[in-house]
Amino acid sequence: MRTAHRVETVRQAEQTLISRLPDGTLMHRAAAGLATACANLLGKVYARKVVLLVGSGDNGGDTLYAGARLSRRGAAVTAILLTPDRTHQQALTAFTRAGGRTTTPDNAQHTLKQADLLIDGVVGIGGRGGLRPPATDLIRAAEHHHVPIVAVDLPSGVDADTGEVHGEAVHATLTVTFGTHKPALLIDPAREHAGVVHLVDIGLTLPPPEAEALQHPDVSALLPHPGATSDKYRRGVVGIAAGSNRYPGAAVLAVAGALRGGAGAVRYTGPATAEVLARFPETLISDKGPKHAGRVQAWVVGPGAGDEQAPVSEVLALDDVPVLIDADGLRLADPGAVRRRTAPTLLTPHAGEAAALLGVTREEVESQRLWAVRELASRYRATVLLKGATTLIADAEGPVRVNPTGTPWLATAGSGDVLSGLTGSLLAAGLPARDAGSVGAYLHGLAGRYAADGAPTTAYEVAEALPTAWRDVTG
Ligand SMILES: NC(=O)C1=CN([C@@H]2O[C@H](COP(=O)(O)OP(=O)(O)OC[C@H]3O[C@@H](n4cnc5c(N)ncnc54)[C@H](O)[C@@H]3O)[C@@H](O)[C@H]2O)[C@@H](O)CC1
Ligand SMILES: Nc1ncnc2c1ncn2[C@@H]1O[C@H](COP(=O)(O)OP(=O)(O)O)[C@@H](O)[C@H]1O
Ligand SMILES: [K+]
Repeated sequence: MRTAHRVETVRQAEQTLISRLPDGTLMHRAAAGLATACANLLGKVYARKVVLLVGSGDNGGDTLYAGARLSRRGAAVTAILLTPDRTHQQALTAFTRAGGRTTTPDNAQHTLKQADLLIDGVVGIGGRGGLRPPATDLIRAAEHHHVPIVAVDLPSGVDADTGEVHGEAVHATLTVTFGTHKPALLIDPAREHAGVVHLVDIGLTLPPPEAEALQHPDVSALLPHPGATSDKYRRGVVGIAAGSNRYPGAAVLAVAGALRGGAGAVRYTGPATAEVLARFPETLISDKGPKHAGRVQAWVVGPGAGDEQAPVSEVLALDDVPVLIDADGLRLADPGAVRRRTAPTLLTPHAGEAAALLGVTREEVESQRLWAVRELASRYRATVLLKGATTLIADAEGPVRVNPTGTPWLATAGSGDVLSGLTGSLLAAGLPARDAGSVGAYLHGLAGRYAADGAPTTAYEVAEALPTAWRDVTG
C-alpha cells in the first residue's frame, strides 16, 4: 500500500521526531536520499553538470545539501539562488565548502542549457500557488532543452494536499519525496507532473493517511477465492439491471465484466435479454424486474438504462442488498432514496456525471477531483468511485483510495459498463463497497493495459483481459 499524508500531518510528525534528534538530522537524511536518487539517474556522477534551482525555504536547503554531496563526488554543481538573501544559510555554506558554485537567475540561461540534470528545490510542502517568475522562465528553459528534472519532495507549483494545479508547475522526470507521499503525488492533475516517484524514509511515525493506493499484494489479499465447498450461490449472485432498446450493448458489456468478477452467477433483467444470451448463454435471465428476480447478493443498475426509471427505484428500495449505480442510473436515482439506504451503495460517475450531480462544471470536477469525490460521498452518504485519469474511491470518512493502474486507452465507449459489472460482481462476492470499488478499478485498469498494449482497444477486449489481470495480481 502506498500512503499519502497532508502537509499538516507531515509537519506534526516531523516536529515530534525533530525534538528527539540532533539539529538538521532530518534534512541530512532527506538530502542523502535525494543525492543517491540523482546519482542513480545520472549513471555516473563525475564531471556531470548539475544545476540546482534553490528557493527560500527548507526545500532549497535539502537541495543544497544534496548538491554538496554530488559536488564531493566530482559533479560540477551550480546553484541558481532565486532569493539570495533568504537562502538556507547552513546549507549554502556546506554547498560552497564542497566546491559548489552559485549564480543568479539573470546569468543562468547558459548554465541551464548545458545541464545534465536540474534539481527543483523551488518549493516543497510550504509552496502556495503556481510557479512564480523567475522560476517559471528557468523551468521553461530547462524543459525546452530537455534537461531531466528531479523534483525535491514535490514538483514545485502543485498543491500538496489536493493534487490541484493553479498556474504553472514543474514537470519532473523523477520526484524524490520524504517521509510519506503527499496526495498531489497520487492524484491528477498534479500526479502527472511528478514523473516516477521515489520515497525516502526519514523515520517519521505517521497516523492514518489522507489517501492510499493499493498495490498487487493488497489487491490479491482482497480478491474473493472459491473454497473447496463453494457453490455458485455462496460465491454470490450479481444482478444486472441494465440496457435499453436504444443501448442493448451496455447490458452485454456489464454482464461481460460481471462474469469475470468472482461472483458465482450473473442474473440479468432488462430489455436486452436476447443480446445478452447470444453472447453469454451462462447468464440467468429474469423477466420480472429486480424486485422479483430471485436470489441476488448485489445489484448493478444504470448502464445504458436510457430513461427507464422503474428498475432504478426498485433496486434502491431493496434495502438489504448492496447496490452499484452507474451511468443513466445516477441521473434517475432519487438522492433521498440513496441517502436513506441501509445496505451499501456505490455510485460510479465519470467527471461529467459527477459534475451534473454536484451542479458544477466538468472542468471543476477534473481540476478538484479529491474535493468532488468527498463532496459526493458526503452528500449521498454513499461510497463514490469517481472515474477518470486517476480514479478515486471515497466514503464520507477515512482515506480516499487512489487507483494506480489504468491507461488513457480505457477512455473508450463502454469500458465503464465493464467496470460496473466487474465491481458489482465483487460486491456480490462479499467485498465492502470501498474495497469492491478499489479492487474493481485496479483490475479494470490492469486489464486495460493488457488489452491495449500500446494500441487502441475495445471495451469487450478489456473484459476479456480481466482474467489475465487477475492472474497477474495473484501470481
Ligand atoms: N521540516 C522538516 O523537518 C523537513 C523538511 N524537509 C524539506 O522542507 C520542505 C518544507 O520546507 P519549508 O517549510 O521551508 O517550505 P518550502 O521550502 O517548501 O517553501 C516555503 C518557502 O517558499 C516560498 N514560497 C511559497 N510559495 C511559493 C511559490 N509559489 N513560488 C516561490 N516561492 C514560494 C515561501 O515564501 C517560503 O519562503 C519540505 O518540502 C522538504 O523538502 C526535509 O528536509 C525533511 C525534513
Ligand atoms: N485518461 C484516462 N486515463 C485512464 N483511465 C481513463 C481515462 N479516461 C477514462 N478512463 C477510464 O475509462 C473508463 C470509462 O468509463 P466511462 O466514462 O463510464 O465510459 P463509458 O460510459 O463509455 O463506459 C473508466 O474506468 C475511466 O476511469
Ligand atoms: K520542489
